[in-house]
Amino acid sequence: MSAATGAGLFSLSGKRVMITGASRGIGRGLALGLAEAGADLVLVARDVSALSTVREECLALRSDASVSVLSCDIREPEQVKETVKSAVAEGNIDVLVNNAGLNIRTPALEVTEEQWQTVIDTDLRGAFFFAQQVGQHMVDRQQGSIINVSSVGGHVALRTGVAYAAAKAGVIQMTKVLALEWGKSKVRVNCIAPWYFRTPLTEKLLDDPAYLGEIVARTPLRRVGEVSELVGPAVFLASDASSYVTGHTLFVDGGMSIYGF
Ligand SMILES: NC(=O)C1=CN([C@@H]2O[C@H](COP(=O)(O)OP(=O)(O)OC[C@H]3O[C@@H](n4cnc5c(N)ncnc54)[C@H](OP(=O)(O)O)[C@@H]3O)[C@@H](O)[C@H]2O)C=CC1
Ligand SMILES: C[C@H](O)[C@@H]1OC(=O)[C@H](O)[C@@H]1O
Repeated sequence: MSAATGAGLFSLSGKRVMITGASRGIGRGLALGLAEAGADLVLVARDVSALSTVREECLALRSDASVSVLSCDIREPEQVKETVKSAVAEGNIDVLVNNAGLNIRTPALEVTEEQWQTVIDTDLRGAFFFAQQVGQHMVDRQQGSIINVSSVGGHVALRTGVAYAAAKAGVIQMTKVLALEWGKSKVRVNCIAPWYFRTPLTEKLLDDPAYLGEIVARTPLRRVGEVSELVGPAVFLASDASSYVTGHTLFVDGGMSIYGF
């Protein structure tokens, strides 16, 4: 493979990117940013109406983009299979941004079976089976890049839930094992681990001045992230700029995960 050079390294022109959890928040922000970076998109979530709005926003940014939307509950393996099958029927998938997720913030002594199952089924089981279905397509093609979305909560202890922590730690380790198994097929698997970004998932927490103050005090860059600041890391991991990077977890966290004391 001849090495790309300069700006071409980061171009996503000609690449088709599937993004789960694209109906709002980080997934929406990545859809807009990757559209601007030249990618064609397949947007996946349960809320098709919201996905259609994001599709229109992407087309407003780049009128020649190909943007399709697919409804899928990633907790349902059969829906995942059908969704990936539909996407592949329309064209190859070069990149998967495995982003869909949620949190139920409960103290460990109060976590219910249902809460645990919901978080694990979405953030870990759903993420894995989506990666498995797209990974089979990429292994068959002998090319592809998967970007899983974990959290700093998968690496250090946060007060935002043990189920979430377990799931997101699992995503980091899953990233390494998939990278190990699929590397010989030229499929790269990496992970982005964000600290706090203002989205529908976190806005209630971040609207509490005292809580926000605690977050900022634990963050060397002294602020929460803007969703647009996740686009560069995603473009890097999606593009040829990271052609020799796999199994890596990129902390996009304002330095929070290195903050000792
Ligand atoms: N915001 C933050 O500070 C941080 C977020 N993260 C992670 O980033 C990812 C995105 O978070 P964020 O954008 O903030 O969250 P949002 O709640 O804003 O968006 C979550 C997205 O995931 C989708 N989703 C949730 N459950 C399912 C499901 N069962 N099937 C399909 N799609 C689903 C939602 O779509 P729909 O409801 O339409 O299905 C939505 O598009 C998550 O994995 C989260 O853990 C990690 C660290 C920090
Ligand atoms: C940084 C964490 O992942 C953050 O904690 C929460 O409660 C939200 O769910 C975010 O994911």
